[in-house]
Amino acid sequence: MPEQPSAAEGFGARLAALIAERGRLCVGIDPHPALLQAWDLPDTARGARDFSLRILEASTGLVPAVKPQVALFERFGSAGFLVLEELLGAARDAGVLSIADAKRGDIGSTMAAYALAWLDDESTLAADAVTLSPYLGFESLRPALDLAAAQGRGVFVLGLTSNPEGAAVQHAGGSTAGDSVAARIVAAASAENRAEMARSGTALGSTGLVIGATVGTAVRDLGLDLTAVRGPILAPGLGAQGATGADLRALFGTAFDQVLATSSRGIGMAGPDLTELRKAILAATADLRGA
Ligand SMILES: O=C(O)c1cc(=O)[nH]c(=O)n1[C@@H]1O[C@H](COP(=O)(O)O)[C@@H](O)[C@H]1O
Repeated sequence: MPEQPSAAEGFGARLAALIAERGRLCVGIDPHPALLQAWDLPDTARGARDFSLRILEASTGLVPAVKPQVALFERFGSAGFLVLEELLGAARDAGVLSIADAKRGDIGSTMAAYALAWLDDESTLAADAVTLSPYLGFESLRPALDLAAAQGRGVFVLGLTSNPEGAAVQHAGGSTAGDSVAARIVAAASAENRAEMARSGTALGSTGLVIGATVGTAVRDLGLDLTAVRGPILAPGLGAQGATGADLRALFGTAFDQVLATSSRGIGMAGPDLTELRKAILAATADLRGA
Protein backbone atom coordinates (compact mmCIF):
# COMPACT_ATOMS: atom_id res chain seq x y z
CA MET A 1 0.00 0.00 0.00
CA PRO A 2 1.39 3.49 -0.83
CA GLU A 3 2.76 5.46 2.08
CA GLN A 4 0.16 7.31 4.15
CA PRO A 5 0.63 10.88 5.45
CA SER A 6 2.37 11.26 8.80
CA ALA A 7 0.50 12.86 11.69
CA ALA A 8 3.70 14.74 12.54
CA GLU A 9 2.98 17.17 9.70
CA GLY A 10 -0.59 18.35 9.41
CA PHE A 11 -2.53 18.61 6.16
CA GLY A 12 -2.50 22.43 6.33
CA ALA A 13 1.30 22.53 6.56
CA ARG A 14 1.72 20.07 3.68
CA LEU A 15 -0.75 22.00 1.54
CA ALA A 16 0.92 25.35 2.27
CA ALA A 17 4.32 23.97 1.21
CA LEU A 18 2.93 22.64 -2.07
CA ILE A 19 1.03 25.89 -2.80
CA ALA A 20 4.30 27.82 -2.32
CA GLU A 21 5.98 25.49 -4.84
CA ARG A 22 3.24 24.98 -7.45
CA GLY A 23 0.61 27.69 -7.05
CA ARG A 24 -2.98 27.56 -5.84
CA LEU A 25 -4.95 25.60 -8.45
CA CYS A 26 -6.70 22.38 -7.44
CA VAL A 27 -7.72 20.33 -10.45
CA GLY A 28 -11.16 18.79 -10.06
CA ILE A 29 -11.58 15.27 -11.46
CA ASP A 30 -15.26 14.99 -12.38
CA PRO A 31 -15.93 12.30 -15.03
CA HIS A 32 -19.24 13.73 -16.26
CA PRO A 33 -21.04 11.87 -19.08
CA ALA A 34 -20.61 14.85 -21.43
CA LEU A 35 -16.86 15.05 -20.78
CA LEU A 36 -16.37 11.32 -21.34
CA GLN A 37 -18.27 11.67 -24.61
CA ALA A 38 -16.14 14.66 -25.65
CA TRP A 39 -13.03 12.58 -24.94
CA ASP A 40 -14.47 9.73 -27.02
CA LEU A 41 -14.62 7.49 -23.95
CA PRO A 42 -17.49 5.20 -22.94
CA ASP A 43 -19.69 6.40 -20.07
CA THR A 44 -18.53 3.49 -17.91
CA ALA A 45 -16.19 2.92 -14.97
CA ARG A 46 -13.48 2.07 -17.53
CA GLY A 47 -14.04 5.44 -19.26
CA ALA A 48 -13.96 7.24 -15.90
CA ARG A 49 -10.66 5.46 -15.12
CA ASP A 50 -8.97 6.56 -18.35
CA PHE A 51 -10.27 10.12 -17.92
CA SER A 52 -9.21 10.39 -14.27
CA LEU A 53 -5.75 8.90 -14.59
CA ARG A 54 -5.05 11.16 -17.60
CA ILE A 55 -6.06 14.27 -15.64
CA LEU A 56 -3.90 13.15 -12.74
CA GLU A 57 -0.96 12.59 -15.11
CA ALA A 58 -1.41 16.10 -16.53
CA SER A 59 -1.63 17.56 -13.01
CA THR A 60 1.40 15.79 -11.57
CA GLY A 61 4.11 18.24 -10.54
CA LEU A 62 2.02 21.24 -11.67
CA VAL A 63 -0.57 21.59 -8.90
CA PRO A 64 -0.70 20.94 -5.16
CA ALA A 65 -3.93 18.95 -5.16
CA VAL A 66 -6.63 17.18 -7.13
CA LYS A 67 -10.27 16.87 -6.10
CA PRO A 68 -12.21 13.88 -7.37
CA GLN A 69 -15.97 14.38 -7.03
CA VAL A 70 -17.14 11.14 -5.43
CA ALA A 71 -20.63 11.09 -7.00
CA LEU A 72 -19.14 10.95 -10.47
CA PHE A 73 -17.52 7.60 -9.51
CA GLU A 74 -20.31 6.36 -7.22
CA ARG A 75 -22.71 6.41 -10.18
CA PHE A 76 -20.91 3.29 -11.46
CA GLY A 77 -21.38 1.41 -8.17
CA SER A 78 -18.59 -0.83 -6.90
CA ALA A 79 -16.70 -0.55 -10.21
CA GLY A 80 -16.65 3.23 -9.78
CA PHE A 81 -15.36 2.95 -6.22
CA LEU A 82 -12.54 0.68 -7.45
CA VAL A 83 -11.55 3.40 -9.91
CA LEU A 84 -11.65 6.01 -7.15
CA GLU A 85 -9.45 3.84 -4.93
CA GLU A 86 -6.95 3.42 -7.76
CA LEU A 87 -6.96 7.16 -8.43
CA LEU A 88 -6.40 8.05 -4.76
CA GLY A 89 -3.48 5.61 -4.59
CA ALA A 90 -2.02 6.98 -7.82
CA ALA A 91 -2.28 10.57 -6.52
CA ARG A 92 -0.39 9.55 -3.39
CA ASP A 93 2.34 7.91 -5.51
CA ALA A 94 2.52 11.04 -7.70
CA GLY A 95 2.98 13.39 -4.73
CA VAL A 96 -0.29 15.22 -5.39
CA LEU A 97 -2.62 15.79 -2.44
CA SER A 98 -6.10 14.33 -2.84
CA ILE A 99 -9.32 15.94 -1.65
CA ALA A 100 -12.25 13.52 -1.79
CA ASP A 101 -15.26 15.68 -2.56
CA ALA A 102 -17.79 13.55 -0.71
CA LYS A 103 -19.66 16.30 1.23
CA ARG A 104 -20.41 13.95 4.10
CA GLY A 105 -22.39 14.94 7.20
CA ASP A 106 -24.50 12.90 9.64
CA ILE A 107 -25.14 12.32 13.34
CA GLY A 108 -21.91 11.71 15.25
CA SER A 109 -22.11 7.91 15.44
CA THR A 110 -22.59 7.63 11.67
CA MET A 111 -20.09 10.41 11.05
CA ALA A 112 -17.49 8.22 12.76
CA ALA A 113 -17.98 5.61 10.03
CA TYR A 114 -17.68 8.24 7.27
CA ALA A 115 -14.48 9.42 8.93
CA LEU A 116 -13.09 5.87 8.89
CA ALA A 117 -13.97 5.54 5.21
CA TRP A 118 -12.35 8.77 3.99
CA LEU A 119 -9.68 9.63 6.55
CA ASP A 120 -8.31 6.44 8.09
CA ASP A 121 -4.97 4.89 7.14
CA GLU A 122 -6.59 1.46 6.94
CA SER A 123 -9.22 2.50 4.38
CA THR A 124 -8.65 2.02 0.66
CA LEU A 125 -10.66 5.22 0.13
CA ALA A 126 -8.50 7.37 2.44
CA ALA A 127 -7.72 10.77 0.92
CA ASP A 128 -5.58 13.61 2.26
CA ALA A 129 -8.75 15.57 2.96
CA VAL A 130 -12.51 15.25 2.56
CA THR A 131 -15.30 17.79 2.08
CA LEU A 132 -17.93 17.84 4.87
CA SER A 133 -21.41 19.30 5.20
CA PRO A 134 -22.04 20.94 8.62
CA TYR A 135 -25.83 21.24 8.39
CA LEU A 136 -26.40 18.66 11.13
CA GLY A 137 -24.40 21.00 13.36
CA PHE A 138 -20.66 21.68 13.21
CA GLU A 139 -20.02 19.51 16.29
CA SER A 140 -21.61 16.51 14.57
CA LEU A 141 -18.44 16.51 12.43
CA ARG A 142 -16.25 15.91 15.53
CA PRO A 143 -15.28 12.28 14.67
CA ALA A 144 -13.92 13.44 11.30
CA LEU A 145 -12.19 16.51 12.78
CA ASP A 146 -10.48 14.37 15.42
CA LEU A 147 -9.46 11.53 13.09
CA ALA A 148 -8.10 14.00 10.53
CA ALA A 149 -6.03 15.69 13.25
CA ALA A 150 -4.73 12.36 14.55
CA GLN A 151 -3.65 11.19 11.10
CA GLY A 152 -2.25 14.36 9.55
CA ARG A 153 -5.26 14.73 7.26
CA GLY A 154 -7.67 17.60 6.67
CA VAL A 155 -11.29 18.56 6.08
CA PHE A 156 -13.08 21.26 4.10
CA VAL A 157 -16.37 22.28 5.70
CA LEU A 158 -19.03 23.91 3.52
CA GLY A 159 -19.31 27.60 4.45
CA LEU A 160 -20.76 29.49 1.50
CA THR A 161 -21.38 27.26 -1.49
CA SER A 162 -21.21 28.35 -5.11
CA ASN A 163 -24.80 27.40 -6.02
CA PRO A 164 -27.49 30.10 -5.85
CA GLU A 165 -29.78 27.95 -3.64
CA GLY A 166 -27.19 27.88 -0.83
CA ALA A 167 -27.89 31.43 0.32
CA ALA A 168 -31.33 30.60 1.75
CA VAL A 169 -29.69 28.43 4.41
CA GLN A 170 -26.17 29.83 4.69
CA HIS A 171 -27.13 33.53 4.93
CA ALA A 172 -29.91 32.85 7.45
CA GLY A 173 -29.77 35.01 10.56
CA GLY A 174 -27.25 37.28 8.87
CA SER A 175 -28.49 40.79 9.55
CA THR A 176 -25.80 41.29 12.23
CA ALA A 177 -22.16 40.43 11.49
CA GLY A 178 -21.33 37.08 13.09
CA ASP A 179 -24.94 35.90 13.38
CA SER A 180 -25.42 34.11 10.06
CA VAL A 181 -25.19 30.34 9.73
CA ALA A 182 -22.07 30.81 7.57
CA ALA A 183 -20.43 33.08 10.19
CA ARG A 184 -20.97 30.45 12.88
CA ILE A 185 -19.33 27.82 10.70
CA VAL A 186 -16.41 30.15 10.00
CA ALA A 187 -16.02 30.79 13.75
CA ALA A 188 -16.09 27.06 14.55
CA ALA A 189 -13.43 26.31 11.89
CA SER A 190 -11.28 29.17 13.27
CA ALA A 191 -11.43 27.62 16.75
CA GLU A 192 -10.28 24.23 15.37
CA ASN A 193 -7.31 25.83 13.63
CA ARG A 194 -6.35 27.90 16.68
CA ALA A 195 -6.26 24.69 18.72
CA GLU A 196 -4.12 22.94 16.08
CA MET A 197 -1.73 25.90 15.98
CA ALA A 198 -1.38 25.85 19.74
CA ARG A 199 -0.59 22.10 19.59
CA SER A 200 1.78 22.03 16.61
CA GLY A 201 2.82 25.59 15.76
CA THR A 202 1.66 25.13 12.14
CA ALA A 203 1.15 28.34 10.16
CA LEU A 204 -1.89 26.97 8.29
CA GLY A 205 -4.44 24.79 10.05
CA SER A 206 -6.02 21.62 8.63
CA THR A 207 -9.68 22.60 9.03
CA GLY A 208 -10.52 24.26 5.76
CA LEU A 209 -13.66 25.93 4.53
CA VAL A 210 -15.45 25.79 1.19
CA ILE A 211 -16.31 29.29 0.01
CA GLY A 212 -17.52 29.37 -3.60
CA ALA A 213 -15.76 31.74 -5.97
CA THR A 214 -19.15 32.92 -7.21
CA VAL A 215 -20.69 34.15 -3.93
CA GLY A 216 -20.42 37.83 -4.89
CA THR A 217 -20.49 40.23 -1.97
CA ALA A 218 -21.70 37.66 0.59
CA VAL A 219 -18.35 37.41 2.43
CA ARG A 220 -18.42 41.17 3.05
CA ASP A 221 -22.19 41.41 3.61
CA LEU A 222 -22.12 38.69 6.28
CA GLY A 223 -18.98 40.12 7.90
CA LEU A 224 -17.02 36.86 7.55
CA ASP A 225 -13.45 37.19 8.83
CA LEU A 226 -11.78 34.58 6.61
CA THR A 227 -8.23 35.70 7.41
CA ALA A 228 -8.88 34.79 11.05
CA VAL A 229 -9.75 31.22 9.99
CA ARG A 230 -6.02 30.49 9.51
CA GLY A 231 -6.99 27.47 7.43
CA PRO A 232 -7.24 26.73 3.71
CA ILE A 233 -10.19 27.99 1.68
CA LEU A 234 -11.36 25.73 -1.11
CA ALA A 235 -12.92 27.99 -3.73
CA PRO A 236 -14.82 26.17 -6.49
CA GLY A 237 -16.18 28.18 -9.40
CA LEU A 238 -13.21 28.90 -11.64
CA GLY A 239 -13.75 28.18 -15.31
CA ALA A 240 -17.10 26.52 -16.03
CA GLN A 241 -18.95 28.50 -13.32
CA GLY A 242 -17.45 31.75 -14.64
CA ALA A 243 -15.06 33.02 -11.94
CA THR A 244 -11.52 34.25 -12.69
CA GLY A 245 -8.39 34.77 -10.61
CA ALA A 246 -9.18 38.49 -10.39
CA ASP A 247 -12.66 37.69 -9.02
CA LEU A 248 -11.07 35.54 -6.33
CA ARG A 249 -8.63 38.27 -5.33
CA ALA A 250 -11.50 40.78 -5.07
CA LEU A 251 -13.66 38.36 -3.11
CA PHE A 252 -11.05 37.16 -0.61
CA GLY A 253 -8.77 40.20 -0.18
CA THR A 254 -6.17 39.46 2.49
CA ALA A 255 -7.44 35.87 2.81
CA PHE A 256 -6.41 35.18 -0.82
CA ASP A 257 -3.14 33.64 0.45
CA GLN A 258 -5.22 30.83 2.00
CA VAL A 259 -7.16 30.09 -1.19
CA LEU A 260 -7.02 26.83 -3.12
CA ALA A 261 -9.11 27.49 -6.23
CA THR A 262 -10.68 24.53 -7.99
CA SER A 263 -11.63 24.00 -11.59
CA SER A 264 -13.09 20.71 -12.85
CA ARG A 265 -14.90 21.00 -16.19
CA GLY A 266 -12.77 24.03 -17.15
CA ILE A 267 -9.69 21.79 -17.18
CA GLY A 268 -11.38 18.59 -18.39
CA MET A 269 -12.76 20.36 -21.45
CA ALA A 270 -9.18 20.95 -22.67
CA GLY A 271 -8.57 17.17 -22.96
CA PRO A 272 -8.01 14.45 -23.89
CA ASP A 273 -4.65 15.59 -25.26
CA LEU A 274 -2.07 15.63 -22.45
CA THR A 275 -0.27 18.71 -23.77
CA GLU A 276 -3.55 20.63 -24.05
CA LEU A 277 -4.52 19.59 -20.51
CA ARG A 278 -1.17 20.79 -19.17
CA LYS A 279 -1.57 24.08 -21.06
CA ALA A 280 -4.99 24.62 -19.46
CA ILE A 281 -3.60 23.83 -16.00
CA LEU A 282 -0.66 26.19 -16.46
CA ALA A 283 -2.94 28.95 -17.80
CA ALA A 284 -5.29 28.68 -14.80
CA THR A 285 -2.31 28.63 -12.42
CA ALA A 286 -0.86 31.74 -14.10
CA ASP A 287 -4.25 33.48 -13.90
CA LEU A 288 -4.28 32.83 -10.15
CA ARG A 289 -0.65 33.97 -9.75
CA GLY A 290 -1.27 37.18 -11.64
CA ALA A 291 -4.50 37.87 -9.79
O1 LIG B 1 -17.20 21.26 -2.35
C1 LIG B 1 -17.07 21.49 -3.55
O2 LIG B 1 -16.08 21.12 -4.16
C2 LIG B 1 -18.05 22.37 -4.20
C3 LIG B 1 -18.68 23.30 -3.39
C4 LIG B 1 -19.41 24.33 -3.98
O3 LIG B 1 -19.88 25.23 -3.31
N1 LIG B 1 -19.55 24.37 -5.32
C5 LIG B 1 -18.98 23.41 -6.14
O4 LIG B 1 -19.09 23.55 -7.37
N2 LIG B 1 -18.30 22.37 -5.58
C6 LIG B 1 -17.74 21.29 -6.43
O5 LIG B 1 -16.71 21.82 -7.25
C7 LIG B 1 -16.76 21.27 -8.56
C8 LIG B 1 -16.99 22.40 -9.56
O6 LIG B 1 -16.93 21.91 -10.85
P1 LIG B 1 -16.71 22.86 -12.11
O7 LIG B 1 -17.81 23.84 -12.09
O8 LIG B 1 -16.80 21.90 -13.27
O9 LIG B 1 -15.35 23.48 -11.98
C9 LIG B 1 -17.86 20.22 -8.54
O10 LIG B 1 -17.25 18.97 -8.25
C10 LIG B 1 -18.76 20.64 -7.39
O11 LIG B 1 -19.40 19.54 -6.76
